[in-house]
Amino acid sequence: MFGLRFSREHRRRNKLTCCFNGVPTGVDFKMRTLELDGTRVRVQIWDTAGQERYQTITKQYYRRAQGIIFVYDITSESSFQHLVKWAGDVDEYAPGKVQKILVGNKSDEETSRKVSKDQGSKLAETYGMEFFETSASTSDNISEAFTRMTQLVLRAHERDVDDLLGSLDDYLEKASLEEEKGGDAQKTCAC
Ligand SMILES: Nc1nc2c(ncn2[C@@H]2O[C@H](COP(=O)(O)OP(=O)(O)OP(=O)(O)O)[C@@H](O)[C@H]2O)c(=O)[nH]1
Repeated sequence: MFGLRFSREHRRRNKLTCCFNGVPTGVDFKMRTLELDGTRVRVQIWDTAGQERYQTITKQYYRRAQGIIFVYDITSESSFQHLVKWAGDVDEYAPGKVQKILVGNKSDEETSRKVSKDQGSKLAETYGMEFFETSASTSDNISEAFTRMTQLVLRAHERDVDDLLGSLDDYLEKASLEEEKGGDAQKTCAC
């Protein structure tokens, strides 16, 4: 589950179309399948609206997120400043295990740039995140950012998967022992 604000193929989307009981939620959903080292990973993406009026709802989504992509617009100083508030909300509401990366979008708009690459990368360092500059318009670095986010989430949850597989092994071993016992009992049965 990732917060995101762009797609590989750039399209203007209206998040007001996402409703719950007829009420706009400010959240857009997408499913994508990625291939990582031969493993197919199905990713559920929640694209949350940036507007203040949706924040009560969008904060609810942080609780269930495994990965969050913080996106600002490199041509907008205010979108960059907004990250501080956003990161604070995520710290408060998202699970401790949540993986985060920072993305400066609109890298194709170099002439209108207001936030330098260095500022982006310093902020990412401060928050302990990896940093990407992308363009939803040209698709530059989009799949790299998503692939990295997915790798980080998988790595963070590797232990859970291993534990789950371990319990499954234990269960199967127990079940086959029970079956063997049952078989032996039948063999020795005098009736
Ligand atoms: N040149 C350029 N324009 C972009 C890019 N990404 C988005 N835009 C434009 O920026 C505007 C805002 O895009 P949205 O996708 O609605 O941005 P958003 O952050 O999801 O907006 P909210 O719904 O308010 O959160 C639109 O006019 C897009 O066409 C990009 O990479 N390059």
